Amino acid sequence: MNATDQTTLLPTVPAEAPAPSLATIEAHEITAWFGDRMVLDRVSLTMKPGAITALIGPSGCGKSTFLRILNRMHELVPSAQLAGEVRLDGEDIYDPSKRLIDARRAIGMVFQKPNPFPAMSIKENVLAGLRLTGTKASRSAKEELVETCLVKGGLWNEVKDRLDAPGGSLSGGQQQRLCIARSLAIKPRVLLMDEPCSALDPTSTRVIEETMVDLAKEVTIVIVTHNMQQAARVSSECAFFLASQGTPGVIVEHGDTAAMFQNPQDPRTSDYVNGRFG
Ligand SMILES: Nc1ncnc2c1ncn2[C@@H]1O[C@H](COP(=O)(O)OP(=O)(O)OP(=O)(O)O)[C@@H](O)[C@H]1O
Repeated sequence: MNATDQTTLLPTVPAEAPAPSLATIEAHEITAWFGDRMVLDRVSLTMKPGAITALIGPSGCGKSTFLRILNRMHELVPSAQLAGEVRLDGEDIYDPSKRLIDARRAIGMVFQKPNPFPAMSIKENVLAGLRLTGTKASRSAKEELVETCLVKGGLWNEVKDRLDAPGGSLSGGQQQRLCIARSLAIKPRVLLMDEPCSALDPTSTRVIEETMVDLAKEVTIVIVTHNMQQAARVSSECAFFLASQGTPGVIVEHGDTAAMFQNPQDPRTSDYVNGRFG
Protein backbone atom coordinates (compact mmCIF):
# COMPACT_ATOMS: atom_id res chain seq x y z
CA MET A 1 0.00 0.00 0.00
CA ASN A 2 1.45 3.43 -0.76
CA ALA A 3 1.07 6.59 1.26
CA THR A 4 -1.56 8.00 -1.05
CA ASP A 5 -3.73 4.93 -0.64
CA GLN A 6 -3.52 5.13 3.16
CA THR A 7 -4.24 8.79 3.50
CA THR A 8 -6.53 9.69 0.64
CA LEU A 9 -10.07 9.20 1.83
CA LEU A 10 -12.02 11.35 -0.52
CA PRO A 11 -15.08 9.35 -1.44
CA THR A 12 -15.81 11.52 -4.44
CA VAL A 13 -17.03 8.37 -6.17
CA PRO A 14 -18.41 6.15 -3.40
CA ALA A 15 -19.11 2.72 -4.83
CA GLU A 16 -22.45 2.47 -3.03
CA ALA A 17 -23.70 5.96 -3.81
CA PRO A 18 -27.36 5.97 -4.78
CA ALA A 19 -28.01 6.41 -8.48
CA PRO A 20 -28.49 10.09 -9.20
CA SER A 21 -31.81 11.03 -10.70
CA LEU A 22 -31.93 10.18 -14.36
CA ALA A 23 -30.84 12.88 -16.77
CA THR A 24 -32.60 14.49 -19.72
CA ILE A 25 -30.37 15.59 -22.59
CA GLU A 26 -31.83 17.96 -25.17
CA ALA A 27 -30.32 19.08 -28.44
CA HIS A 28 -31.83 22.34 -29.61
CA GLU A 29 -31.43 23.55 -33.21
CA ILE A 30 -28.03 21.91 -33.70
CA THR A 31 -26.30 22.91 -36.92
CA ALA A 32 -22.82 21.48 -37.57
CA TRP A 33 -20.13 22.14 -40.15
CA PHE A 34 -16.82 20.61 -41.16
CA GLY A 35 -15.05 23.55 -42.82
CA ASP A 36 -17.69 25.25 -44.94
CA ARG A 37 -19.71 22.06 -45.40
CA MET A 38 -22.88 21.92 -43.33
CA VAL A 39 -23.56 18.33 -42.19
CA LEU A 40 -26.46 18.85 -39.75
CA ASP A 41 -29.22 21.43 -40.14
CA ARG A 42 -31.12 22.64 -37.07
CA VAL A 43 -31.57 19.25 -35.46
CA SER A 44 -33.58 19.18 -32.24
CA LEU A 45 -34.14 16.08 -30.13
CA THR A 46 -35.00 15.41 -26.49
CA MET A 47 -33.46 12.24 -25.14
CA LYS A 48 -35.62 11.22 -22.26
CA PRO A 49 -34.41 10.24 -18.79
CA GLY A 50 -33.87 6.52 -18.40
CA ALA A 51 -34.68 5.83 -22.04
CA ILE A 52 -32.44 4.19 -24.59
CA THR A 53 -32.70 6.44 -27.63
CA ALA A 54 -31.50 4.92 -30.92
CA LEU A 55 -30.19 7.17 -33.70
CA ILE A 56 -30.71 5.43 -37.02
CA GLY A 57 -30.23 6.41 -40.66
CA PRO A 58 -28.07 5.77 -43.71
CA SER A 59 -24.32 6.20 -43.73
CA GLY A 60 -23.13 9.82 -43.77
CA CYS A 61 -26.34 11.45 -42.50
CA GLY A 62 -24.64 12.87 -39.40
CA LYS A 63 -25.55 10.43 -36.60
CA SER A 64 -22.00 10.15 -35.22
CA THR A 65 -21.45 13.89 -35.57
CA PHE A 66 -24.67 14.51 -33.63
CA LEU A 67 -23.59 12.02 -30.93
CA ARG A 68 -20.16 13.63 -30.62
CA ILE A 69 -21.78 17.05 -30.26
CA LEU A 70 -23.67 15.73 -27.23
CA ASN A 71 -20.45 15.49 -25.21
CA ARG A 72 -18.36 18.21 -26.87
CA MET A 73 -16.16 15.87 -28.90
CA HIS A 74 -17.07 17.59 -32.18
CA GLU A 75 -14.96 20.59 -31.18
CA LEU A 76 -11.83 18.39 -31.19
CA VAL A 77 -11.86 18.44 -35.01
CA PRO A 78 -10.01 21.64 -36.04
CA SER A 79 -12.37 22.49 -38.93
CA ALA A 80 -15.54 21.71 -36.98
CA GLN A 81 -18.10 24.34 -36.07
CA LEU A 82 -21.39 24.25 -34.30
CA ALA A 83 -24.50 26.31 -33.61
CA GLY A 84 -27.34 25.52 -31.24
CA GLU A 85 -27.54 24.25 -27.68
CA VAL A 86 -27.13 20.97 -25.83
CA ARG A 87 -28.86 21.05 -22.47
CA LEU A 88 -28.20 18.53 -19.75
CA ASP A 89 -31.10 18.84 -17.33
CA GLY A 90 -31.74 22.31 -18.68
CA GLU A 91 -28.13 23.59 -18.55
CA ASP A 92 -26.32 24.31 -21.79
CA ILE A 93 -23.08 22.27 -21.76
CA TYR A 94 -21.59 24.75 -24.29
CA ASP A 95 -22.20 27.78 -22.09
CA PRO A 96 -18.85 29.60 -21.76
CA SER A 97 -19.06 29.27 -17.99
CA LYS A 98 -19.16 25.44 -18.26
CA ARG A 99 -15.98 23.39 -18.21
CA LEU A 100 -15.27 20.84 -20.91
CA ILE A 101 -14.23 18.27 -18.33
CA ASP A 102 -17.59 18.53 -16.56
CA ALA A 103 -19.42 17.73 -19.80
CA ARG A 104 -17.16 14.74 -20.46
CA ARG A 105 -17.56 13.50 -16.90
CA ALA A 106 -21.34 13.71 -17.02
CA ILE A 107 -21.70 12.40 -20.56
CA GLY A 108 -19.60 9.30 -21.28
CA MET A 109 -18.87 7.71 -24.63
CA VAL A 110 -18.31 4.14 -25.82
CA PHE A 111 -16.88 3.82 -29.32
CA GLN A 112 -17.41 1.45 -32.22
CA LYS A 113 -14.05 -0.25 -31.80
CA PRO A 114 -13.27 -1.41 -28.26
CA ASN A 115 -10.39 0.77 -27.09
CA PRO A 116 -9.14 -0.44 -23.70
CA PHE A 117 -5.55 0.41 -22.78
CA PRO A 118 -4.13 -2.96 -23.89
CA ALA A 119 -1.10 -3.15 -21.59
CA MET A 120 -2.94 -1.80 -18.57
CA SER A 121 -4.61 -4.34 -16.24
CA ILE A 122 -8.36 -4.90 -16.30
CA LYS A 123 -8.59 -3.17 -12.92
CA GLU A 124 -6.50 -0.20 -14.02
CA ASN A 125 -8.56 0.15 -17.17
CA VAL A 126 -11.73 0.53 -15.11
CA LEU A 127 -10.04 3.15 -12.92
CA ALA A 128 -8.39 5.04 -15.79
CA GLY A 129 -11.20 7.57 -16.08
CA LEU A 130 -10.75 8.64 -12.45
CA ARG A 131 -7.20 9.74 -13.20
CA LEU A 132 -8.21 11.56 -16.35
CA THR A 133 -10.88 13.51 -14.52
CA GLY A 134 -8.68 14.09 -11.45
CA THR A 135 -11.06 12.17 -9.19
CA LYS A 136 -9.52 10.79 -5.99
CA ALA A 137 -10.69 7.72 -4.09
CA SER A 138 -9.26 5.47 -1.36
CA ARG A 139 -7.95 2.01 -2.24
CA SER A 140 -10.97 0.26 -0.76
CA ALA A 141 -13.33 2.63 -2.59
CA LYS A 142 -11.45 1.86 -5.80
CA GLU A 143 -11.75 -1.89 -5.26
CA GLU A 144 -15.46 -1.59 -4.66
CA LEU A 145 -15.78 0.64 -7.69
CA VAL A 146 -13.94 -1.85 -9.91
CA GLU A 147 -16.30 -4.63 -8.85
CA THR A 148 -19.43 -2.47 -9.13
CA CYS A 149 -18.54 -1.25 -12.61
CA LEU A 150 -17.54 -4.68 -13.89
CA VAL A 151 -20.80 -6.13 -12.54
CA LYS A 152 -22.77 -3.36 -14.25
CA GLY A 153 -20.73 -3.85 -17.42
CA GLY A 154 -21.70 -7.54 -17.39
CA LEU A 155 -18.05 -8.65 -17.16
CA TRP A 156 -17.38 -9.35 -13.48
CA ASN A 157 -17.97 -13.11 -13.48
CA GLU A 158 -15.61 -13.59 -16.40
CA VAL A 159 -12.71 -11.54 -15.01
CA LYS A 160 -13.01 -11.50 -11.21
CA ASP A 161 -10.12 -13.97 -10.87
CA ARG A 162 -7.80 -12.10 -13.21
CA LEU A 163 -8.23 -8.43 -12.53
CA ASP A 164 -4.48 -7.88 -12.98
CA ALA A 165 -4.41 -9.43 -16.46
CA PRO A 166 -3.91 -6.95 -19.30
CA GLY A 167 -7.02 -5.46 -20.90
CA GLY A 168 -5.62 -6.55 -24.25
CA SER A 169 -5.90 -10.23 -23.22
CA LEU A 170 -9.71 -10.12 -23.36
CA SER A 171 -11.87 -11.03 -26.35
CA GLY A 172 -13.38 -8.22 -28.46
CA GLY A 173 -16.76 -8.49 -26.74
CA GLN A 174 -15.13 -8.55 -23.31
CA GLN A 175 -13.01 -5.54 -24.24
CA GLN A 176 -16.13 -3.62 -25.20
CA ARG A 177 -17.75 -4.48 -21.86
CA LEU A 178 -14.52 -3.38 -20.16
CA CYS A 179 -14.85 -0.03 -21.98
CA ILE A 180 -18.44 0.25 -20.75
CA ALA A 181 -17.24 -0.50 -17.18
CA ARG A 182 -14.51 2.13 -17.60
CA SER A 183 -16.99 4.75 -18.71
CA LEU A 184 -19.28 3.92 -15.75
CA ALA A 185 -16.49 4.45 -13.20
CA ILE A 186 -16.84 8.22 -13.36
CA LYS A 187 -20.59 7.90 -12.84
CA PRO A 188 -21.84 9.50 -16.04
CA ARG A 189 -25.43 10.69 -16.20
CA VAL A 190 -25.63 9.97 -19.92
CA LEU A 191 -23.86 7.22 -21.87
CA LEU A 192 -23.36 7.70 -25.61
CA MET A 193 -22.64 4.55 -27.63
CA ASP A 194 -21.49 4.80 -31.23
CA GLU A 195 -22.24 1.46 -32.94
CA PRO A 196 -20.91 -0.38 -29.88
CA CYS A 197 -21.58 -3.86 -31.29
CA SER A 198 -20.61 -3.45 -34.92
CA ALA A 199 -17.23 -5.15 -34.39
CA LEU A 200 -18.69 -7.99 -32.32
CA ASP A 201 -20.15 -11.44 -32.90
CA PRO A 202 -23.89 -12.07 -32.27
CA THR A 203 -23.34 -13.62 -28.82
CA SER A 204 -21.25 -10.68 -27.57
CA THR A 205 -23.80 -8.35 -29.14
CA ARG A 206 -26.62 -9.93 -27.14
CA VAL A 207 -24.62 -9.69 -23.91
CA ILE A 208 -23.96 -5.99 -24.52
CA GLU A 209 -27.61 -5.37 -25.38
CA GLU A 210 -28.66 -7.00 -22.09
CA THR A 211 -26.07 -4.88 -20.30
CA MET A 212 -27.47 -1.73 -21.91
CA VAL A 213 -31.03 -2.54 -20.90
CA ASP A 214 -29.86 -3.03 -17.28
CA LEU A 215 -27.83 0.18 -17.35
CA ALA A 216 -30.79 2.22 -18.58
CA LYS A 217 -32.20 2.01 -15.05
CA GLU A 218 -29.49 4.40 -13.89
CA VAL A 219 -28.08 6.21 -16.91
CA THR A 220 -29.73 7.79 -19.93
CA ILE A 221 -28.42 6.03 -23.05
CA VAL A 222 -28.12 7.22 -26.65
CA ILE A 223 -26.94 4.68 -29.21
CA VAL A 224 -26.06 4.98 -32.89
CA THR A 225 -26.81 1.73 -34.68
CA HIS A 226 -27.11 0.47 -38.24
CA ASN A 227 -28.78 -2.66 -36.98
CA MET A 228 -32.57 -2.23 -37.13
CA GLN A 229 -33.16 -5.36 -35.06
CA GLN A 230 -30.88 -3.96 -32.41
CA ALA A 231 -32.71 -0.62 -32.41
CA ALA A 232 -36.01 -2.48 -32.07
CA ARG A 233 -34.68 -4.77 -29.31
CA VAL A 234 -33.02 -2.23 -27.04
CA SER A 235 -34.45 1.22 -27.62
CA SER A 236 -37.66 2.77 -26.39
CA GLU A 237 -37.16 5.96 -28.42
CA CYS A 238 -35.82 6.32 -31.92
CA ALA A 239 -34.76 9.15 -34.25
CA PHE A 240 -34.39 8.67 -38.00
CA PHE A 241 -31.70 10.88 -39.59
CA LEU A 242 -31.46 11.50 -43.31
CA ALA A 243 -29.25 13.61 -45.58
CA SER A 244 -30.66 13.45 -49.07
CA GLN A 245 -28.65 14.32 -52.18
CA GLY A 246 -25.77 16.13 -50.52
CA THR A 247 -28.00 18.20 -48.20
CA PRO A 248 -27.18 18.34 -44.47
CA GLY A 249 -28.62 15.73 -42.13
CA VAL A 250 -32.00 16.33 -40.51
CA ILE A 251 -34.29 14.25 -38.33
CA VAL A 252 -37.16 13.03 -40.49
CA GLU A 253 -39.09 11.40 -37.66
CA HIS A 254 -38.63 10.54 -34.01
CA GLY A 255 -40.64 9.05 -31.20
CA ASP A 256 -41.60 5.74 -29.66
CA THR A 257 -39.54 2.95 -31.26
CA ALA A 258 -42.39 0.45 -31.57
CA ALA A 259 -44.61 3.08 -33.22
CA MET A 260 -41.85 4.14 -35.61
CA PHE A 261 -41.19 0.57 -36.69
CA GLN A 262 -44.81 -0.54 -36.90
CA ASN A 263 -46.54 2.63 -38.01
CA PRO A 264 -44.05 5.18 -39.33
CA GLN A 265 -45.54 8.54 -40.24
CA ASP A 266 -43.11 9.38 -43.04
CA PRO A 267 -42.73 7.11 -46.09
CA ARG A 268 -38.94 7.58 -45.96
CA THR A 269 -38.88 6.17 -42.43
CA SER A 270 -40.99 3.25 -43.60
CA ASP A 271 -38.60 2.57 -46.47
CA TYR A 272 -35.57 2.74 -44.21
CA VAL A 273 -36.81 0.59 -41.33
CA ASN A 274 -38.07 -1.96 -43.83
CA GLY A 275 -34.67 -2.16 -45.50
CA ARG A 276 -35.67 -0.55 -48.80
CA PHE A 277 -32.66 1.80 -48.74
CA GLY A 278 -29.53 2.61 -46.74
N1 LIG B 1 -13.66 14.80 -39.30
C1 LIG B 1 -14.41 15.09 -40.38
N2 LIG B 1 -13.98 15.99 -41.28
C2 LIG B 1 -14.73 16.30 -42.37
N3 LIG B 1 -15.94 15.75 -42.62
C3 LIG B 1 -16.40 14.85 -41.75
C4 LIG B 1 -15.67 14.47 -40.58
N4 LIG B 1 -16.40 13.54 -39.91
C5 LIG B 1 -17.53 13.36 -40.61
N5 LIG B 1 -17.53 14.14 -41.70
C6 LIG B 1 -18.61 14.22 -42.72
O1 LIG B 1 -19.81 14.58 -42.05
C7 LIG B 1 -20.92 13.86 -42.58
C8 LIG B 1 -21.61 13.12 -41.45
O2 LIG B 1 -20.72 12.10 -40.98
P1 LIG B 1 -21.10 11.16 -39.77
O3 LIG B 1 -19.91 10.29 -39.49
O4 LIG B 1 -21.62 11.98 -38.65
O5 LIG B 1 -22.29 10.32 -40.39
P2 LIG B 1 -22.94 8.96 -39.87
O6 LIG B 1 -24.40 9.07 -40.13
O7 LIG B 1 -22.52 8.70 -38.47
O8 LIG B 1 -22.28 7.91 -40.85
P3 LIG B 1 -21.94 6.36 -40.59
O9 LIG B 1 -23.26 5.71 -40.33
O10 LIG B 1 -21.32 5.93 -41.89
O11 LIG B 1 -20.99 6.30 -39.44
C9 LIG B 1 -20.36 12.94 -43.65
O12 LIG B 1 -20.57 13.51 -44.90
C10 LIG B 1 -18.88 12.86 -43.34
O13 LIG B 1 -18.14 12.68 -44.51
